[in-house]
Amino acid sequence: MTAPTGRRIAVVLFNLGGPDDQASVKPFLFNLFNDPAIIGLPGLFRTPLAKLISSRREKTAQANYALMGGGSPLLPETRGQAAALEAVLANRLPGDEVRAFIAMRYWAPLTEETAADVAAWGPDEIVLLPLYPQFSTTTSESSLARWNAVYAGPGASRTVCCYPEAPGWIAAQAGAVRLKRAEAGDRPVRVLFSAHGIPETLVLKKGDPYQEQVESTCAAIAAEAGLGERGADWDICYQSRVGPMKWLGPSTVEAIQQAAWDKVGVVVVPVAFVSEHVETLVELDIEYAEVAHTLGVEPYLRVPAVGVAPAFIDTLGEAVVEALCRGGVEPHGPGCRADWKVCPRTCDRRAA
Ligand SMILES: C=CC1=C(C)c2cc3[nH]c(cc4nc(cc5[nH]c(cc1n2)c(C)c5CCC(=O)O)C(CCC(=O)O)=C4C)c(C)c3C=C
Ligand SMILES: [Fe+2]
Ligand SMILES: [Fe+2]
Repeated sequence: MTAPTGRRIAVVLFNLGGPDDQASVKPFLFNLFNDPAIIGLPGLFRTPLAKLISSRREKTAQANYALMGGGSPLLPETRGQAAALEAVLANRLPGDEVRAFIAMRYWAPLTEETAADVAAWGPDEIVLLPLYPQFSTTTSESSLARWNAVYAGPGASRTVCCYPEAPGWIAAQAGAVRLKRAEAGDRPVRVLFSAHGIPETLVLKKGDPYQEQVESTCAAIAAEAGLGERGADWDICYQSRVGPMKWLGPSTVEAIQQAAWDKVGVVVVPVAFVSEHVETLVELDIEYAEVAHTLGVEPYLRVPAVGVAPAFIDTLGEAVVEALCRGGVEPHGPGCRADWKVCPRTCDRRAA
């Protein structure tokens, strides 16, 4: 069957968003903590709590963003990815008009603003594409729920849920890991895959598939980069804990301590982020580098986020094309998780 042409196709890229200056740090934090996917309390309790936490956290967070020039580089990085994806899709879908839009969850351009832009453009088809390789209720689900609540324009919609083991994503990461390990020369190093943490209860009680998908990403990268044994040559850890609840572990700091005991250096790989921002440039490059230095963990090397690595952008392009090829909602195929109604590659998420 020949693919239809002459369509207007909107690809909506979802990410978290980050404050663009010091003044926007507090409202950004408020939006984040007021999301029921982050704090699962009724609005009556959640909203005052979000006000309190964002006020308390403001100064520390501002200091962290000040280290990056005042605001987050996430939006410019995402704009670069959107432009690169448009170029890939112009090649893959000649005859169609493809435009990539950016919808951020907690700061500009906010989802409602982007939804209005997409509606005004009048697409025939829409592909919703979270810039999170692994699906979590706290990220992809929250972004998609917001989109579905606010989008009122035309177009048939398809969703890419996640791509934890997509070939180009794994290839881009594995290539970067190999380069960094080579930088270590003959000094012994352990590769630490560091993912943003989430509270453990989301996995244990709500069945959030994030941890399972992070594990599958890491195993695939380790295999492709030719790493040896988990625990000795590579391991998985979780960063950026917030609040008093128990989060997934071990923490990245604990994994660095373990490396100190084992007398090996580390190569840290941000495995759940596809761009640079406060969690990579400040937390990994400054805070954890200092911890490693204090503990004598040498070398401490960090793999850059994939950004616009051609293999990665190509995989996103492939996911978009694949989503468009699915006419309507297809039955879930092999490897799909019936309980979550998501598959490891691309699929429409439907109510359980
Ligand atoms: C895989 C990606 C992410 C998951 C999962 C996630 C869960 C999650 N995050 C918080 C709280 C904060 N996150 C913050 C920054 C931040 N988080 C992600 C990604 C994920 N979060 C990114 C990309 C960023 C950086 C944004 C930017 O600077 O551009 C922050 C703000 C920074 C800070 O104050 O430390 C908070 C707070 C929770 C509570 C959570 C799951 C429950
Ligand atoms: Fe976060
Ligand atoms: Fe599926």
